[in-house]
Amino acid sequence: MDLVLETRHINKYFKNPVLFHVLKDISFGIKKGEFASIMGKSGSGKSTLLYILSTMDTDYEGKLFLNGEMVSGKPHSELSKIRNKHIGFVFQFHYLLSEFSVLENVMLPAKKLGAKTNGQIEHDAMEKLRMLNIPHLANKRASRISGGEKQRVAIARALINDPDILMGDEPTGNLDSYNAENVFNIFKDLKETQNLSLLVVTHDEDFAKRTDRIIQMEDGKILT
Ligand SMILES: Nc1ncnc2c1ncn2[C@@H]1O[C@H](COP(=O)(O)OP(=O)(O)OP(=O)(O)O)[C@@H](O)[C@H]1O
Repeated sequence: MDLVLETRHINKYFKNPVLFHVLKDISFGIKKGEFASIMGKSGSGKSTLLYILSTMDTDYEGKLFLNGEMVSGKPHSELSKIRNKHIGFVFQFHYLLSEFSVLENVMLPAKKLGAKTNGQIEHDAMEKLRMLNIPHLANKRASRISGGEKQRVAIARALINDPDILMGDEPTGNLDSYNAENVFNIFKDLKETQNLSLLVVTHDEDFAKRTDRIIQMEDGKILT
């Protein structure tokens, strides 16, 4: 089976103020081209899990694999490169640099990766903006566009290094229903046309029901 992401027996504890077992023996995999959602009540551990899966949190027990390669235990400097190249991340808040143009925002992760010339990066960034139907925003300041447009720019930025998996922490949480539907359709399109894997934490049942699989979390455990 072609797993883009896999966890084996992940356990996590918070030690403040008392020992708290927040993630309990989490084992699952995400296949290439799979669009999965994570649902669960507030406090069930969704964000904590996503932080580990995206390699931002390394303080846990168990193993994490990306494209079959074990990434748990690697040093932070290496993880930062792996993350930038293989994982795209979209948050509830867009985190765009407001004084920069839309194009500059999308180009940033590729500049950080340093694998291409500026000209190539600009070309790729324009391609992502076209894919998301917003090429006309390229030279606008990020502070001067609407909330729905900002989220589409954030998705373009998450895709600039052609990641293997796109993760989202409530990426439609701040959007009205029209823009939330837009983002869902973009994700579905990425799965269908690019065979991209997607893993999205959401509170929106309507959104989750239309993904390939719902990973239900309760009290730090996976139910399904
Ligand atoms: N740094 C921390 N120290 C101690 N406990 C924490 C810490 N961060 C989170 N927690 C606790 O861990 C549990 C899981 O939190 P988490 O944010 O992962 O939940 P969630 O399912 O994402 O919730 P929500 O849907 O509200 O975002 C909660 O009980 C939370 O209070």
